[in-house]
Amino acid sequence: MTARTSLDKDKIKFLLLEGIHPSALEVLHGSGYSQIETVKGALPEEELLERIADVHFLGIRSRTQLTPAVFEKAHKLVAVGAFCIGTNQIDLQAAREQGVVVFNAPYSNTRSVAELVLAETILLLRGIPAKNAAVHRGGWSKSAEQSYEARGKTLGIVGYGSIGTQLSVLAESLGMKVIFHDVVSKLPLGNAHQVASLDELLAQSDVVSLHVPELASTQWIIGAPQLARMKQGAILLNASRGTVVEIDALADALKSGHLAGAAVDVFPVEPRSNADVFESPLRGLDNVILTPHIGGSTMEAQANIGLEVAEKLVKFSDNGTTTSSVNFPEVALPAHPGKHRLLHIHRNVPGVLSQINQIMSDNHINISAQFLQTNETLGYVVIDLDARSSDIALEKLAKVPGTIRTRVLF
Ligand SMILES: NC(=O)c1ccc[n+]([C@@H]2O[C@H](COP(=O)([O-])OP(=O)(O)OC[C@H]3O[C@@H](n4cnc5c(N)ncnc54)[C@H](O)[C@@H]3O)[C@@H](O)[C@H]2O)c1
Ligand SMILES: O=C(O)[C@H](O)COP(=O)(O)O
Repeated sequence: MTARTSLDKDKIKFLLLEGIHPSALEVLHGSGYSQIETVKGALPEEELLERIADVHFLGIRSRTQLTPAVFEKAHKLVAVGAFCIGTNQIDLQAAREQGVVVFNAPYSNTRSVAELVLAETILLLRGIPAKNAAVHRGGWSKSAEQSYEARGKTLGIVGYGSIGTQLSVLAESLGMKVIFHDVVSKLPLGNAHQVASLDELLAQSDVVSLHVPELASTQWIIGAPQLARMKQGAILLNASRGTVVEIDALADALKSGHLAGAAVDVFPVEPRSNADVFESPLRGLDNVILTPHIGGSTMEAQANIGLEVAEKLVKFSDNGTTTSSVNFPEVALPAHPGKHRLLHIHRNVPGVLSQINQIMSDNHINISAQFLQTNETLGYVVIDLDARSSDIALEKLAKVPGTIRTRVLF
């Protein structure tokens, strides 16, 4: 039997954009939700602004930009599922201010990215992209010139997180030496070792692979000066975010022959849909592998992401659990059979909990369970109580200064 919610499940509206895997639909249908609209691509902002107004749950991937303007129109929105790793496309602050919980899938596509990057490393070290292009044009230059094994080469990984560490292990199994740079001290896996600076990594590596998130501090960290520090004939791979590498500087380093090759999966500007034209100064360079942001796009990864994020949305909708949310205090909640559950989201200012409890006491409301978790800016209180008291409690709690949003589940 699926859990009940105060709003009938067939009135709770899901909008899933960007071709989210059908595994998500299976989870939602299996949990009793039937109002689910799916869209293959991302929506233009004007259309999103129009359609968001009556949506309770929104599913997106990396293309949909959720700006403050979108959240302003999203009066009914309670949660966003990012069916991917990155959440840089979402204004998390605006989401918090509206009391909208954001979930993602932090691990489901890491293996897919690591495998792609490793495959590209082997192809680029052998000069295969250029050879392939030449043979397609009728050329035939059989030669070992500029072709190398991966074994014994140094791979420099920038960002030693989930993807960077997977890549590290796979590359060592090929016999590569691995060094990495991270802003945090990390336990090295295998024989990898952390170097003190990005410059040191760039100077020592035959292959450099970038695996940092999109942040103000990672913007354009690879520009002309950093490319110049790389070894003559080195290779650069970027499957992280398009704002990490200055693309014109990379094109120059490739055209001058300073770099032997590159593989790029993410770009400063990416087409909105598969029907749009891709423009880049890297187009037409035979020693560059260009892929359309498909690092995490394998059947396995997408099916797992669909399950993982849909399950998080269902748990939040059914019982208020926020475990592994990227912008909310995390609360793992038990079932609440026979009770009503009040969710109270508020700004994290002193005195809110005491005011809530005063209201309960003044109105003789018996609390059967209470949970509180806060982060820097938000407080999340969950109260289980008798059905007969929930209307009055909801009404009073909504008036507590600092309240952002209240909901009842039963
Ligand atoms: N191409 C794709 O399809 C695809 C798929 C998945 C993820 N991604 C991108 O890859 C990124 C990394 O994914 P992850 O799961 O490994 O993330 P992660 O959060 O596990 O790891 C990121 C690492 O980067 C480090 N870091 C942050 N700033 C840094 C800096 N300035 N210099 C060096 N290190 C820094 C962090 O400390 C962390 O260890 C994601 O944020 C996403 O943008 C792309
Ligand atoms: O952040 C991610 O997981 C990747 O960039 C993949 O994004 P996508 O789901 O849009 O392919």
